[in-house]
Amino acid sequence: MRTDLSTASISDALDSLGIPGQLHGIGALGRGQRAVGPVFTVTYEPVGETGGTVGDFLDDVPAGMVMLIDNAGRTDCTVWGGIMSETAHARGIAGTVINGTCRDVAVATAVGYPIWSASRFMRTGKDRVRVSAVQAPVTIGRAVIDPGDVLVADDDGAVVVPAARWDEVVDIAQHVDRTEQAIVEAVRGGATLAEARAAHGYHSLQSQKERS
Ligand SMILES: O=C([O-])CC(=O)C(=O)O
Ligand SMILES: [Mg+2]
Repeated sequence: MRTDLSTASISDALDSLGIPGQLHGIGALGRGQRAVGPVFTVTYEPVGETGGTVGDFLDDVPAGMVMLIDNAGRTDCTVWGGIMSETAHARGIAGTVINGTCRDVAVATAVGYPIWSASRFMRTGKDRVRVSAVQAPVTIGRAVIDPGDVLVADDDGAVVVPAARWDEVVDIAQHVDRTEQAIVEAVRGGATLAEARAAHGYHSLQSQKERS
């Protein structure tokens, strides 16, 4: 499951296959972060007057998985904080991707726990949200994510690859990588950008293709 492929190359591979796996609006907390692994999904919903909390599921998440938390893009209260970052880091969880908000950023930074989120804000989700589903499918934008799909996240954001398409996507993403490297080398060797791109088919790398 490990890969050094960038989210950019994987995104181009997904585009070429017509799979919408890019998680728009979710950005990296810090520079140089990276996470790869099968997703463990958690969905939140608003609560009324009382009740609700965040994070009680964390003891059940296996090491090596990436948390994918959907709070419907809500930015006025958290679904993740520093105690959770400390705990997830100690448990060997690979990272957390949040369609929503986190707090205690300094703690995540100090322990080196990677987080991607829609925003940062200090108001807690305790008494404001509750978990409505664990390990159920999640929809973020056009991406439909099943538990166990593969999430890759880096400086450019997060993409999810359907588990059954992983090998195919990796093959194409590696081709994208090799092609882009060849273009860079051609330019370093004196070619114009237009020449290098034309020679290596740059403009259609991400285009949907007929495949047999
Ligand atoms: O209320 C929250 O967002 C949770 C929190 O601060 C923590 O885990 O430290
Ligand atoms: Mg806290």
